[in-house]
Amino acid sequence: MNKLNPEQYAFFAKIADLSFVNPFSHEREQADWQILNLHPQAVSVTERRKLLLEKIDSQFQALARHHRFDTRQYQGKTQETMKLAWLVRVFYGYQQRFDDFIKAQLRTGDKALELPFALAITEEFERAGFTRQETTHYIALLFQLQRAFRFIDEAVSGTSTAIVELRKRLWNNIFTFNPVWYLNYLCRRMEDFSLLLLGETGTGKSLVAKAIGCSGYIPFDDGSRRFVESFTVSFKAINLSQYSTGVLESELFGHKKGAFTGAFENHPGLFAKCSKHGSVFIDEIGEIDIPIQVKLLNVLQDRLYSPVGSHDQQRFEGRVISATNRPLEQLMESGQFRKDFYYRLCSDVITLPNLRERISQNPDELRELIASLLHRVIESPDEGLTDRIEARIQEVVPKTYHWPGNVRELEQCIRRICITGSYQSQPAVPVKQANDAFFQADAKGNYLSAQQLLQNYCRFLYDQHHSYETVARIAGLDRRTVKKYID
Ligand SMILES: Nc1ncnc2c1ncn2[C@@H]1O[C@H](COP(=O)(O)OP(=O)(O)OP(=O)(O)O)[C@@H](O)[C@H]1O
Repeated sequence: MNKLNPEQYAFFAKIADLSFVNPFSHEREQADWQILNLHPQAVSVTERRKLLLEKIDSQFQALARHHRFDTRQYQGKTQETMKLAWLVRVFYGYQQRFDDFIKAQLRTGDKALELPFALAITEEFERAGFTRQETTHYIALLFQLQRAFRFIDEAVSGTSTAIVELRKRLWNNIFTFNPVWYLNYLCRRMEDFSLLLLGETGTGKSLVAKAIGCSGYIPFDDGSRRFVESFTVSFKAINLSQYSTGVLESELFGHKKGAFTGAFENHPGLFAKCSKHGSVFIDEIGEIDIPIQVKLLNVLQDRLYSPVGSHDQQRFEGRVISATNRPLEQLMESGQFRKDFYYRLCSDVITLPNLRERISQNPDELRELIASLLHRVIESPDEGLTDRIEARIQEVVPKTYHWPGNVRELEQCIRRICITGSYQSQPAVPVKQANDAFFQADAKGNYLSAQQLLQNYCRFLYDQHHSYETVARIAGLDRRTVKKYID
């Protein structure tokens, strides 16, 4: 058996510890700097990773000078440490290739691609004494780590305290606060850990749900050298407010041929389409009626459901992510939302910060968001355009503006400025005053059209009841129409 001298052990223990630290945390940066003995911010993130890999490699090479490095030469705690250190080394060595593979899979879509470096990475683990089983498990884990890193980073940009905290929370939601537990026990059992996303409209809940849903653990099959499914099919989303109650049931649970007039074929619902490695995202969960809440509760509780018109019970083994911009506590108090259902939805609850909070914490956040949103509006905007748009927003939007539509509104604001050069921010009118005036003529004395009146009425009702469903019922309108008027 080989022994490490205390200095060597201390070095490898630090490297092994890197696998425990959240990559979006400040502690992670500090750990890197400490290992590299560098002054903070002396080098870029990419450069830092390159230097780390070089340092780790040189230490492993020093160990292997007399014989090949093999974790089986160590025992007990030292072996555990060396295994984790090797895992970190392989991750850094293959991070770019995993990232390229993610991009290739995104381009290809739903058919799982062959991992082009499967043999090479398998060899890395096997020559270090990992079993076949450990090797496939770690390949799946490394792929998951890189997906989570990329997707969280893309979905949540910004440097305000609230956003930095959010990225850390999302990482912990995927890998838990203790990655060793995750690695050893939980990675294949995350289906019972539901996630509820809260936050005002337009704060990015759907984006975040997708980032989490595409970052689940997907086993690797070494025979075919593929992951058992493409992560692009692991995320299935539904927006509940888009459907009337009858259609919604079918969309969620599916229906049997002949279940109702027009059911010409068996129809697989959302739960049937989602594999055990995937996640179902139920958006606007605060909008659903009690009978559907009860059916969903059964799925979460017993994992069983029946398609409409069928007595067959089917099993759902994926994870449930849900989101709402409505005050669920109020809905529970008023009996519109079941408490037992709520407690099944919220193994973890994450609240997304609103734009006002983000800008007040960090005034540069607005500029960073403009730059990132401009990439969506115009593929490759230059710095100058970002400057001009930012300057125009500062001119036409009051500094203390409340941004009620959050990032979605900012995106529209940017488009509006690109087209018209200006943006009319929404006045923060007290609800009562707005309601009193909802049917009055505008300042120029123009009376409202019937459609404008209806829109104002819907908004008025929504301010009182906070529910599209209730507004639809009171106004005698379809829920989709109501949503169109309010949003
Ligand atoms: N942090 C962000 N960075 C870039 N774009 C964002 C961010 N947050 C939201 N957006 C954009 O704002 C729009 C709304 O986002 P999303 O649908 O995820 O919000 P939401 O919180 O789910 O809203 P709602 O409660 O109304 O459903 C989308 O176009 C999205 O791309």
